[in-house]
Order: sequence, then C-alpha cells, then structure tokens
Amino acid sequence: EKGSAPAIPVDPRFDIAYVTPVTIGTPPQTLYLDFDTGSSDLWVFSSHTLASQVRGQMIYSPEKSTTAKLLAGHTWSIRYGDGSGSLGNVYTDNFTVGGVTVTSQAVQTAQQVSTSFTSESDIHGLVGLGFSTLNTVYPNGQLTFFDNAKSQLDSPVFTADLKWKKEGTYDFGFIDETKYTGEITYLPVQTDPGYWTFTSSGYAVGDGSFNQVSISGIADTATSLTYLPTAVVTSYWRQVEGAVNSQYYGGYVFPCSSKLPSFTFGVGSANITIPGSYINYAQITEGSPTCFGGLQSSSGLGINIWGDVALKAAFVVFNGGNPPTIGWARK
Ligand SMILES: O=C(NNC1=NCCC1)c1ccc(Br)cc1
Repeated sequence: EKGSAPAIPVDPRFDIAYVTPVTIGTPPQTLYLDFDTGSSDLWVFSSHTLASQVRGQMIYSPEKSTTAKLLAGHTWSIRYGDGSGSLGNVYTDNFTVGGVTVTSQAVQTAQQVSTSFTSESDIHGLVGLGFSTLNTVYPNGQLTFFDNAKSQLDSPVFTADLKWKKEGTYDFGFIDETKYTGEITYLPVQTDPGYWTFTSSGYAVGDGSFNQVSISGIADTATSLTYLPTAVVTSYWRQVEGAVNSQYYGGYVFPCSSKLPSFTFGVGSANITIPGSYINYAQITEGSPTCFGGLQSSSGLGINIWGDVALKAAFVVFNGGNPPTIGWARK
C-alpha cells in the first residue's frame, strides 16, 4: 500500500504549522491534524473537550462512530517543547490518511487543551510520527499511525515535502522521485529517547565558507522555526544589519526590509540550503517594520531542532526500517 496527503500551511502569511486531512471512524469524520515527527501521541479535539476550550475546531465524536471502542482505564497527558499541552481519554477506531487505513488506531480524545491549541482553530489535533516509545498513554503505551501502518506499506517509510507558504505533501510507503533533485543522503538516527535525531556535518552563512562542525538535533515537522547552537546563530545574524537578539521578543529580530543571507547545513558530504526568504519568518505584529527570525538559538532548549524553516528547504525521508535512518535531498 502507499498513500499521499497534502500538508497545508496554517495561516499562509507565515508557516506557523501544516495540517493534513484525515478521516476517523464510521461513517468517516474528517479532521485536519498537525503531523508531528517530534512527538508520538495521536490526539484530537473531541466531543469530550471542555466547551470553553473549543473555538471553531472540528471535533471527533466517538459516540457517533459505530467502529469506536473505548480503551477502558487508559488516559494520556502530554507537554510539548513550546509549553503547550493536552490530556484526555483513549478510543480505538479506523483512521485513514491519504488512502492508507489503520483499523483499531489509538485515537486520544482531548478533555483539556492549552490556550495555544484553543486559539489555533485550523489545528484539530496532532498525529505523532516520532518513535512509539514517546507515547504518553497510561498504563499501556500505544503505537503511532506510522508504526501501525508500516507492515501494510510497500516500504516502511514516510516522506515530508513541506513548502514555503504553499501546500506540500506527506507520502506514506514510497519515495516520489519527482519531488527532489540529485541524490538522497541518508544519515543514522538516534532513536533514544524517541525523536528523529541526526547529526548535521556543519553549516555556512550565505556564500561564506563551510564550517565543519557536528550539530546533533531533531527533525521536527511541528516546530515552526529552527533552533541551533548560539555560536551558529550569532554568526548568521551578524551578517544582517540591525539584527538584535531581543529579550523583549524572545529571539533575533531584524528590519523587515533586510535581504537575508541563505543558511546552508551539511548532511554527510551533501548539503541543504535554506533561502534567506524562509528565514524572514514574520512581522512581530501586523504592519510592523520589525521581523522575527526563523533561525533562533537553541541554548534554552538543551537540544537543537531542525523545524519547518529547515525542513521546507528539503525533501526528507523518514525511514522506519531496521535500523531507522533519515534521508535528505535538495529540491
Ligand atoms: O513539542 C515538540 N514538537 N512538537 C510540537 N511542538 C508544538 C506542538 C507540537 C518538541 C519535541 C522535542 C523538542 Br527538543 C522540542 C519540541
């Protein structure tokens, strides 16, 4: 089997996140979910979610699905790297993405969600695509959609082709050669504690020389920006006149009129170049002449994150084979 589904940017002014349509249950209920390689819970806004915390999201109602089954005595609670979170109960039901159906997928129904989820009406939940070891369901951890689907896929892979301010795709079970140029460079993945963790071989700012330095980090499709070591990020923003690391705004800001240099990162002996335009993330407020950078320091996080700003510059293969690897190609 193989499947393909769109990755639609939420708020096309800036790519805060990407959502993908899925159907759950019988008859099928359609929701748009944020596919997240940085976590491993599949949760949805539901008929169980506190009414005060639902603001326009589509919801999954298990009581309206003839194939829904309560996973009795199971609960879940998750906290994301940006401080957002949610918690609730668990059902199993039929779950379909891009034509690939998993029967009896654990679907975690939210009873509570944090304010950032309430305020984002275009995101109706998340589909964790990290390793199932990260799943928070208690007392028995559940498998991700990808882990459940793997055995029925032509190949145990999924790919991310995210795009700047445009619709991209997630493919399951196959590698679409038309989506990239040159070769795919595969790197080893550290699966502990459960993220797609790999090591980049270095970086260059604009047309500058390449700095060979190992940068270990996670590929996270649900983190908007890219967070790298302070030394790397400082050398980038030093090239932008008027750029400052603002305590007030919590990161590097710069004049929106700036022409930003590109940022190149190494993947083995190959490399991926993020166009400067992708690093002009957004105006700090509508109409402001000050913009917020898409490349920020990871010093507070304890780990580097290759988020959407980096991922959308590449075609990325998440290979769930044995051992798992991650593939990068230019496009
Ligand atoms: O939570 C993480 N990724 N997913 C999401 N972010 C916001 C909503 C969903 C995340 C995971 C690992 C590290 Br390190 C930092 C962040």
